[in-house]
Amino acid sequence: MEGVDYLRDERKKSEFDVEAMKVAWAGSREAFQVSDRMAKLVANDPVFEKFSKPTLGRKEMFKNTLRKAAYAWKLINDLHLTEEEAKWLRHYIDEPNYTDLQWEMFVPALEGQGSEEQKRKWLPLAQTMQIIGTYAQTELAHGSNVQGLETTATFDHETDQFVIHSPTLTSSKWWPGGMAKVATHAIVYARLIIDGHFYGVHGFIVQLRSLEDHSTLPGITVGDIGMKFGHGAYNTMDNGVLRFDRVRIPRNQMLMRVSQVTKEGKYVQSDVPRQLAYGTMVSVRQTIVSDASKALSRAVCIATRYSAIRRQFGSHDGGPETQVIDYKTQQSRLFPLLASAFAFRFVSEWLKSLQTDVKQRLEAKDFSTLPEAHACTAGLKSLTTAATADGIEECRKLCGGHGYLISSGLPELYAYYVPACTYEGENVVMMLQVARFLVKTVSEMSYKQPVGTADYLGRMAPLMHNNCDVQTAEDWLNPSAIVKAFETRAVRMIVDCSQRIAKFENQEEGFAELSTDLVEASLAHCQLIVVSTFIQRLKQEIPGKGVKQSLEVLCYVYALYLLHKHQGDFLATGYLTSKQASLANDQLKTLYSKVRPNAIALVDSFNHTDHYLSSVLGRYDGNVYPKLYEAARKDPLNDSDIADGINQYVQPILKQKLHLAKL
Ligand SMILES: CCCCCCCCCCCCCC(=O)SCCNC(=O)CCNC(=O)[C@H](O)C(C)(C)COP(=O)(O)OP(=O)(O)OC[C@H]1O[C@@H](n2cnc3c(N)ncnc32)[C@H](O)[C@@H]1OP(=O)(O)O
Ligand SMILES: Cc1cc2nc3c(=O)[nH]c(=O)nc-3n(C[C@H](O)[C@H](O)[C@H](O)COP(=O)(O)OP(=O)(O)OC[C@H]3O[C@@H](n4cnc5c(N)ncnc54)[C@H](O)[C@@H]3O)c2cc1C
Repeated sequence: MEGVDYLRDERKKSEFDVEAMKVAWAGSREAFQVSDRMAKLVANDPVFEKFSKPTLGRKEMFKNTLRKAAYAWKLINDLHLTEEEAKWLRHYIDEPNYTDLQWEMFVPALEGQGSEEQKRKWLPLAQTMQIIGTYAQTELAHGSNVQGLETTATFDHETDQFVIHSPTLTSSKWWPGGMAKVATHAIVYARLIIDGHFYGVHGFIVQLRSLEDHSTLPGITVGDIGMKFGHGAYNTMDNGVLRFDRVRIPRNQMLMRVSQVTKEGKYVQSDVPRQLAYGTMVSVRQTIVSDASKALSRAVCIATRYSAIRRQFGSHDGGPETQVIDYKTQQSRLFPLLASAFAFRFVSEWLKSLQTDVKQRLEAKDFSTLPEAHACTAGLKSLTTAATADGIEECRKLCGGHGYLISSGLPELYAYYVPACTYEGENVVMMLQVARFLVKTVSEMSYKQPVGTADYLGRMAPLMHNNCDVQTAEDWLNPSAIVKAFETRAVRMIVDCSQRIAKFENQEEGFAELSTDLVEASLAHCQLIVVSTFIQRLKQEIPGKGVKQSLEVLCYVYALYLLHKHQGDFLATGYLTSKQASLANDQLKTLYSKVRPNAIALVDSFNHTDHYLSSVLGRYDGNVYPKLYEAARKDPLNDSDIADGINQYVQPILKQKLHLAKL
């Protein structure tokens, strides 16, 4: 039997309707149809071929990506694609490039921080790509600490302009995507100075390149910051360095929704909170959470299919060896990642709806849910990207030696994905923001009832004193037992930190001293959100034979896997006995055997095309070994029998050896 037969047999074992699961994964039939159509459009168009990418040099790679982006833009216009379709199209092309910044950051920054007048002027230009923009916030010396940025924007009364300047080497903008070679404009974050007074960091629209010949404008020095981790991966993007030598822009190019500068040089703070200036980051963090489930599902799909094909040991009397997916250790490493992909998918849907709600409230000048939205996006961005990056690497190891080959698709995926742990808010820094929110919520509880994702803190009294009543492994198959365990663990960790901080005379000092514990408490809070969201999702109608049941199994796998992984927390906070923790682990193993027959069908439900996976190991048809062989044959080193350099550098050594032997 070959891999093709193995996967065919595996698919027959499925206990649920795969087509219905595809819809559950996508969120709705319409969402499924859009993403499916775009995935196929990309997969079937030779322009979007990507197998040659790892063998290209940087310049060729960059040019190739520009070509694809231009062709994608043509398709978007020729086929009149909707915004949603265009987003999926870009996603499936699967090569980071300047359009990510244009659509995910530049346009949202104009929308969220521009005044009505500015939006009328700039949005049509950006939406039709007559200008191409980037988000220039980070500098050589400051990324996380936005208030520490050094670029200055000084108001000049006489000319009614701002003078944008890079006063030091360390104030050079450093990292913005698309900035080195493509962007014509940037939203530049700089310290506003009026008459010698500092007014904090604000965004300014600055033109970098001529719209005629694309040359850099006077006073602007811009370039690429160099190759990044991995060979292909993020190197299709021209992350840039940018310096300003007293570049002048009109006053009306400061983004003026949150605060304005008048012609007279008066700084006016409008009635919206200053944190709205951070709004673009909040919206992109939500997109990043959604991206995490896509990246993890991709790695899990490859590792699961390959684990069903790969056989090692266990052969008796010449029979077939054991499929590695049948080893309990393989299952205990793989199935929690499969469950996590679903968990992240559902939490990202929930986060999107939270975001929509916040946007509507902001328009009605209701800012009450902004802190919670910030904490949720920051925390879930941190949790999901960290777990996804680790998960991709685990999937690579699950594929043994072949996982290390570029043709497995996993090294590229990891190198492309891992910066998500850093960009758009370094993960630990983001967890500390969650901690701030939680500690503040606890400190305000005497006069303000916690709501939303923090509402369980309002039930602190019972949660501080309850004990878990689980007595058998089956008792863990109960959503309320799970939620109670996660709530209790989170509450106790947060309260413990808050009480210890309160003992410090200086609260900031206490916060800094306890920051490691605070990060763990924040993680506990965020895990509670993901687990509860999964459980809530299962309360909705989910059509299709066996779909809901399979998702229930995955939900328990996700929750009990976390419980097992963090059992130190659950035991230390005194909610569980070691016996109850061990029962949870017993139940987890039983659940793995329920996932096993459905594993291939579950990864098929992601509906990933072979083009998107770009993995010989993860092929839908399972024809792994012949294709692995074929891919290896295509390596440029195999173009000739005697490679370049052999005659020059190896032959002389061989001959020299002969000479020595004669002596
Ligand atoms: C199709 C393909 C898709 C691709 C996917 C997309 C990828 C695209 C490519 C992406 C490429 C990557 C692109 C990039 O990487 S772009 C660069 C991204 N950079 C960052 O993310 C920087 C991270 N740093 C920060 O956000 C801030 O400096 C932090 C938050 C750390 C501190 O801040 P600050 O110095 O001000 O100090 P504070 O802590 O006293 O906070 C003061 C108060 O403000 C509240 N607060 C803070 N933040 C927010 C907020 N956001 N909304 C609402 N509220 C907020 C906070 O709770 C506190 O409230 P309170 O306690 O006083 O009540
Ligand atoms: C691929 C990629 C693309 C990017 N694209 C863009 C872009 O388009 N536009 C843009 O403006 N920026 C961009 N960035 C920059 C990115 O947003 C920053 O790198 C990120 O915000 C982290 O900031 P930093 O580099 O200053 O890290 P640092 O803050 O210097 O982090 C270094 C270490 O210090 C720790 N640390 C920092 N502060 C604290 C604290 N208060 N408490 C405890 N620990 C702390 C961190 O946890 C980390 O371990 C990009 C970065 C990458 C990697």
